Amino acid sequence: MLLCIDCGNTNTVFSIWDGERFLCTLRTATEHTRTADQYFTWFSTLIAHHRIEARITDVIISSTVPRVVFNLRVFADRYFNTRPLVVGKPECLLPHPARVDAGTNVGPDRLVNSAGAYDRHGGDLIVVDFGTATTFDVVAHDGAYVGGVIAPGVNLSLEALHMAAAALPHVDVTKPQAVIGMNTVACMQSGVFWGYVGLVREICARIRGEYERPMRIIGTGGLAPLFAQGDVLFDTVEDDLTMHGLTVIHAHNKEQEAR
Ligand SMILES: Nc1ncnc2c1ncn2[C@@H]1O[C@H](COP(=O)(O)OP(=O)(O)OP(=O)(O)O)[C@@H](O)[C@H]1O
Ligand SMILES: CC(C)(CO)[C@@H](O)C(=O)NCCC(=O)O
Ligand SMILES: [K+]
Repeated sequence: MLLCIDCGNTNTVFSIWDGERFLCTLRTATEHTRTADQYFTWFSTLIAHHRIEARITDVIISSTVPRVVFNLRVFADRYFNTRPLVVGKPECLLPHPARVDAGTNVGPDRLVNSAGAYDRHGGDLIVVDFGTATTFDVVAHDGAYVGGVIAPGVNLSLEALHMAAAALPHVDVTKPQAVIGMNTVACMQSGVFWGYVGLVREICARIRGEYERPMRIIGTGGLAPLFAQGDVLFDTVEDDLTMHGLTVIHAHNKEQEAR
């Protein structure tokens, strides 16, 4: 079984792939001080709670936070006796290498999303991921990541308003009843919700304007279903795109190894 680890700037997600389906998905806050032993305590407790018989033979990691990779490597080695594949490292092959400016370190989550989306939908895609940042990944006709857009994340924008303005409270993003808010919270929610609907629509329209072929738009990340309620922004919403991409990259590396 393959343990897929997607480590974002806010959350780290573990998911076990048995070759056909994901047996479970576990989420914890990303903290670079967490040790291999702490990961295992947390992981084994939840696996036991869900009564999952996990026989992990392989581990693949995508991490947007370089500092956490060391302890995750130790975790894989110590508890599963395996050397993990780490997306973005030279020894981890991508099915379709990125075409970007020389020296650019594309976020591994964006490479993984691109691989997952291409596997499911073929090329000519825009993948919109609502994580810590809101990212747009352009996947070319042949499956390569060829660039994109990075905008501030939705929760980050709300948090920035709260931090910078003394009278603005902490609020959660939601779809407001009306655009004209009649209290502070409703005003903030409207600004962020409709602001991001507009941001996504405008950026996708401009990407389509610069790109020479018709494109489909895939939404992913925790807030994609919420924003899909605001307008017709996406052709598809997929909550497991990053995890799926990790299984695709792992399978590709196994195939290459076997050659
Ligand atoms: N209505 C909502 N308001 C606030 N957060 C929400 C809402 N719905 C889902 N979420 C949050 O979305 C998050 C899942 O998002 P996702 O895993 O895509 O990115 P992230 O963990 O925020 O960022 P990163 O992957 O960069 O660490 C969860 O933390 C979940 O609590
Ligand atoms: C943009 C984020 C933070 C989104 O998780 C991540 O993909 C990242 O750190 N990227 C590095 C820069 C780049 O992707 O070009
Ligand atoms: K993510």
